[in-house]
Amino acid sequence: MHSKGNACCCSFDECKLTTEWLMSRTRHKPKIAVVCGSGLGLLADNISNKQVFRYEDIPNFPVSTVPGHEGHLVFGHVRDKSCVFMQGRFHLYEGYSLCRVTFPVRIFKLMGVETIIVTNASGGLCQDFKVGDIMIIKDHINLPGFAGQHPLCGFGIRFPCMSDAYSKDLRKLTLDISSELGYSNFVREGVYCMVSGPNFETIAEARMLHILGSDSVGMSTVPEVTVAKHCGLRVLGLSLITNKVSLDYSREEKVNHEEVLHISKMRAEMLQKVLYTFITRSHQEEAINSS
Ligand SMILES: O=P(O)(O)O[C@@H]1C[C@H](O)[C@@H](CO)O1
Ligand code: HPA
Repeated sequence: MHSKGNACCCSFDECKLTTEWLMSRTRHKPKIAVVCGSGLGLLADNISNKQVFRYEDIPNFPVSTVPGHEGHLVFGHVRDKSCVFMQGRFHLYEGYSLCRVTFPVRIFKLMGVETIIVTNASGGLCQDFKVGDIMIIKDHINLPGFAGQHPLCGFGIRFPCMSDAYSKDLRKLTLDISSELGYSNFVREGVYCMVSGPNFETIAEARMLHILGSDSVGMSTVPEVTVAKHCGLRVLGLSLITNKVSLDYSREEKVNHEEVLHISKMRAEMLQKVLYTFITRSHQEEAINSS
């Protein structure tokens, strides 16, 4: 019997058990892991030699409870690159502790993954952003972390540097690829701010986040990136702007999760092109190995 509760599951023994369970059932040896954000499970659709595990079958793995998060761990190839995709991530607002939210990242590290690509859907705060833009995350604001909800509390080496969590070389490669694909007009760089959710922001909160320097706001990503950086993984963060966050009391539009999923699904093909080209090229580029 393996616990599916919210008990801390990040002892080394538990991480090892889950890793060994998976590795004894697959021949894939992924070097790249992709976390799919809301409605972005489609990113895994065109990989070859697929092998799919349902989260509920994997010992110690949490289960997905949010629409648009399928709850599948998918191994496969993009061209000749072995990858693992999380079709569905875990969020603090689902009631999971941050140690549970970030558990898969520790499993990826133990499997031998070297690079993690974390995707999400977010609301645009930067006034230049349009719905459907892709924001390459250059930095983040860990708002729950400021209030003591931090995935590294109680784990490993303290005081890690976070000023370079998002690899400069990987960001540059993504910008270059976007330009080659003719996507420069809607690929941007910016700062992502995590809130815990589950409610969307009030207008006063959105104004505050904007003043603080956030270009977009979402309810995920930061815990996974923080643990990935702490484990020594290279990180790329891609945020799809699914809605414009209202900073103005006269605006009537109201954001909802269905709209977020709709835009994610509409833009998933474009994001997939960027992602697959990135995966094909990464590990070939010398610069990346040194970042
Ligand atoms: O998993 P992500 O961060 O993509 O999900 C976003 C944030 C909320 O979970 C949800 C709101 O629609 O989408
Ligand atoms: O506007 C938003 N706020 C928070 N999270 C989100 N995820 C998608 N859009 C949003």
